[in-house]
Amino acid sequence: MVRKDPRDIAFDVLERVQHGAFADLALDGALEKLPDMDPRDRALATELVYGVLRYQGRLDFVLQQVCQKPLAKVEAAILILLRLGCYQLLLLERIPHHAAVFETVEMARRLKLHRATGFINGMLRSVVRQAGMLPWPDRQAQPLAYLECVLGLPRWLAACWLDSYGVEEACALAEAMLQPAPCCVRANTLKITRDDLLKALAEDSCEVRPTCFAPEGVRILHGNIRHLPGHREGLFQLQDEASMLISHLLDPRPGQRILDACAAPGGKTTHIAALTGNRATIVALDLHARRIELLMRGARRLGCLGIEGRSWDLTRPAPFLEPESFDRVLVDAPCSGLGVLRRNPEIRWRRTASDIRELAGQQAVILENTASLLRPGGRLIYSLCTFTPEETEGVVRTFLAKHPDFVRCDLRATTPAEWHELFDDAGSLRTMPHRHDGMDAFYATAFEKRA
Ligand SMILES: C[S@@+](CC[C@H](N)C(=O)[O-])C[C@H]1O[C@@H](n2cnc3c(N)ncnc32)[C@H](O)[C@@H]1O
Repeated sequence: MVRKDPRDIAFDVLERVQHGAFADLALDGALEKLPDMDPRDRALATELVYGVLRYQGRLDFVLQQVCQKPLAKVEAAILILLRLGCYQLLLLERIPHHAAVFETVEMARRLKLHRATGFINGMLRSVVRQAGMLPWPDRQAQPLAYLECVLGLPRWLAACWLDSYGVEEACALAEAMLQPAPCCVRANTLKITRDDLLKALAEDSCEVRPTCFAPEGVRILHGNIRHLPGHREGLFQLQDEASMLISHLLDPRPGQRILDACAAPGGKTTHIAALTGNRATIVALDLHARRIELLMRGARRLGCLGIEGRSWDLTRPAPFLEPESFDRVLVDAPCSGLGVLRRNPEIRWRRTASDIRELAGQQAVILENTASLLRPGGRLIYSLCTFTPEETEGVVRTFLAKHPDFVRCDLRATTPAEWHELFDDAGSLRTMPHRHDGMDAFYATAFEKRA
């Protein structure tokens, strides 16, 4: 078998990401084709892809210091090679500098970029020489430049975070977003208790612990996530702890009729089914028919019953659903995804300020089209894996201004006291990775329709 160099895999994936692919899907696709690959090579390819995308802002700052021309003028493939080399030099202690430079130049040869080998060699050697004397911006005096060049945020996002949180909090959040996300699973209580799942995983030599807030959550501290025992049998669902909290906030009860408006791939739909002991009727809608298929497959694996999946674009009203016929509505809306930057690091280079305004408009329409489906006295949860003011409070304000028939509820009134640190002054959930045991940054607020 020919050994595929992990750096080549990382290069291919990063090139695909540059053309619009999602990093996680592109990497999974590339690694799936190489089932016999050494786990250490697999880990290096993964680290290089995620590392380069997370630290791109810092790497480009360093490369610009040693480049005679603007980086924007460097050919795209060569810039990817430089970022890969620079990442190994600055952030991977286990790779000797000479090996990082040599391997990057060899890769350029394999890619038939012979004309660029001298340039790449010279640039990377300059990085090694100048690494200790680079003009890093000062955190207090130049916080915007610090967030951009050290913590790797695009400038517009750095400015938004500074504005919302101030220097210390913005830097803590940006630092947290540079770390790998923790791996969590939700015990499927239709089939197993959390304690028994913890035992089963520990017996399979995984290092695990219960999550701090979600009662069904298990944090995998060490173990082969791809081959956890019990997946096929539906004993658990891969899901971040913050996402697990949302279905609890909905407070679903057996016998209720529940709408999950933006449901795929179904982490929360299947959780709602489990929380009601499979005794609720759940209508799961999503724009994409293929994602609904994925949801229904997951529901079968987990043994969830009572779920009716259907594809529908909720920027239009859903005429097949009777008005005021649901006891609970969950709107887990499509959003900018800035709360899951650790899992999808390319998002920070894709999103723009105008996307945020556009998404907020779409969220307001989806909320509008689902609100009429809630019965008087029922509860609606609006949740997002982001925290921009436009998509959170902005959408909520617009909605309440149009709907005197709805009131916002303080979620602290219906949740355990140990969770209260997760809520803001309005009683909305706001989890943050640097504050709340590494959870993804989620937002959720609750409305009740007046009886
Ligand atoms: C944040 S994800 C939902 C995650 C899901 N609730 C879960 O826990 O697994 C948002 C979903 O909204 C769907 N979506 C996007 N635009 C939509 C629209 N106009 N109508 C309905 N669903 C939409 C996307 O396909 C995506 O699956």
